[in-house]
Amino acid sequence: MLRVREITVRYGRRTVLDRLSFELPPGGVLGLGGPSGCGKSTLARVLAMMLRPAAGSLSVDGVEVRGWRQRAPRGLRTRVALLYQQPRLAVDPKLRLSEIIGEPLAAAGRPDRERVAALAGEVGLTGDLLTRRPHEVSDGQLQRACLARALTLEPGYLICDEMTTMLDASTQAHLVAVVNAYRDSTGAGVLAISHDQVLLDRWADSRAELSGAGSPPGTPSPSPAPRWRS
Ligand SMILES: Nc1ncnc2c1ncn2[C@@H]1O[C@H](COP(=O)(O)OP(=O)(O)OP(=O)(O)O)[C@@H](O)[C@H]1O
Repeated sequence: MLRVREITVRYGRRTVLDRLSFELPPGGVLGLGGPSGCGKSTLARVLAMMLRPAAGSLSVDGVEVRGWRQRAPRGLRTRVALLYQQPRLAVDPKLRLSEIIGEPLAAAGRPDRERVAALAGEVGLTGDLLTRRPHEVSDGQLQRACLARALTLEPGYLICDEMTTMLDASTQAHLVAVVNAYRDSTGAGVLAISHDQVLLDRWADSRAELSGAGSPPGTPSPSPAPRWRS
C-alpha cells in the first residue's frame, strides 16, 4: 500500500494540498481526475518521493519515508515509478534510447542488455530505434522508452501522470495495455491521472477526484483544502 496521511504541500505562501490523506493499494488501477491546478501532479510527485510535503507522512508498504528525492533510500525510491506527460522533459537528450531504458539498471550497478531488449520489445520499440537519441524519435516512441525505463526495476507502484495525453490513439492503447499486463503479472498498483474521462472509464477499476483549488498566490483562502472524493 502506498499511503499518504494528512499531507500539506505549499508553493511559497500558497497551499496546494492541505492535510490530504490518500491510499493507493496494490493490484488495481485507480483513476484520478480533478480540475486543472488542483494538485494532481503535486500529489504524484509526493508519492514518488520527489517532493517533500511541508507536513504529513508517506509510507510505502508500511515503511515510512524519512528522506526525499536523492535522500530517499534506494530500496524505497525504486518501489515507485513516475511517468510524465512530456517525455522530453524526463530524459537526458544525449542518451540513446537503449541507455535511457537501461539507466535504472546501470545506476543500480547491474546493467542488463537482455532485459533492456526485452522491455523495448514489450513496449513496441524496434531494434533500430534503440540506437537513436531523443531528438531522432517521436514523442510516442520516447514515451514508450520512458515506460520501459519505469518498469526496469519492477516497481510495486506506477504513477501515470497524463502518460498518454499527447499521444495518438493506437500508442495510447498500446501503452495502457503494457501497464495492464505489468499490473496483471506483478500485482503492482497503478495511479492513472488523466483529464480524459473516456480513458479512465476504460482503464480504471476505481475512481477518485481531487477537487477544490488552493488560493491564488499570495492571498489567504478561507478553505484551501482540496477535498477527496471517491
Ligand atoms: N514548482 C511550483 N512552484 C509554484 N507553483 C507550482 C509549482 N508546481 C505547481 N504549482 C502550482 O500548484 C498548483 C497545482 O499544480 P499541479 O501541477 O499539481 O496541478 P494539476 O492538478 O496536476 O494540474 P493539471 O491538471 O493542469 O496538470 C497549480 O496552481 C500550479 O500552478
